[in-house]
Amino acid sequence: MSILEVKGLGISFGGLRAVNDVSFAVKPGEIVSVIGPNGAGKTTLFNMISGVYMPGVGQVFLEGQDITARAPYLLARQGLTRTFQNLQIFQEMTVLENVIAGFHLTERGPIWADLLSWPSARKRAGEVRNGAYELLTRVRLEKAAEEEAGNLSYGALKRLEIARALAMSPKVLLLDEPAAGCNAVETEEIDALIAELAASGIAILLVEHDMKMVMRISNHIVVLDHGEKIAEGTPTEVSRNPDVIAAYLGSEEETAHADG
Ligand SMILES: Nc1ncnc2c1ncn2[C@@H]1O[C@H](COP(=O)(O)OP(=O)(O)OP(=O)(O)O)[C@@H](O)[C@H]1O
Repeated sequence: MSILEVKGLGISFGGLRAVNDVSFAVKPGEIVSVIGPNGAGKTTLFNMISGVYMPGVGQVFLEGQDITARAPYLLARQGLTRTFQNLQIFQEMTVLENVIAGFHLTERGPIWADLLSWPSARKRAGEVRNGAYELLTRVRLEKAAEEEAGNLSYGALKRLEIARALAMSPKVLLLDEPAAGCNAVETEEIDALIAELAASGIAILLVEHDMKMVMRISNHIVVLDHGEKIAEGTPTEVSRNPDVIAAYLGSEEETAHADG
């Protein structure tokens, strides 16, 4: 049974159809990647699923419930969380405080309870702190808990971003280029982390340019080109698909023409 279902999603900007009639599904514990040449519509698709853009047509279902165009904070409460290509870390806060901030994004308690330092609010603050430590252990950053986030290496920052998303207890996690800018060792650490998250039952939807990583960790791949889904299947099926090969070769030619 799928946890996330995307049905016939599409959007246009002016006259340009950035995404057209894209459908696919993700099951709990599955890693599904969206790939395609530059400008294929991957980020736009992510933005529609995560409530950043309102789709022109189509629907998104989470556990069978229509969540199309719902605000990102509401989606987070329902179990769909995303990370962004550009890091959303507070550089001057500690690593631990960054994760604590992630917990507060879904908090519903009255703010005056915190301000008055009620025993219930103090108890909750302790629980949040412990939960944040647990998540830092999960992404192997517990030793850096009290460091300023700005001092972390790029790969560690990417893992911190994932820990922050985990604070919202997602059932579906959308990762936008989690390995962008990382070296080979950092990419492998992120690989391993994503695999662990999926093994714990979280459904992972990934946009990533690092093809080796995508081929290594994906159960299923959706290929976009010029806004259309041109193929989907296992890494082996997709890498042998003539339409996919042609799309990537075509995009290299387009780049070559544009360059020279
Ligand atoms: N807000 C916007 N306004 C107008 N056009 C947009 C907007 N966002 C994206 N586009 C256009 O929609 C198309 C798809 O862009 P998108 O960024 O989704 O592609 P992508 O596959 O994520 O590309 P990349 O791999 O380069 O990140 C492109 O032609 C892009 O110029």
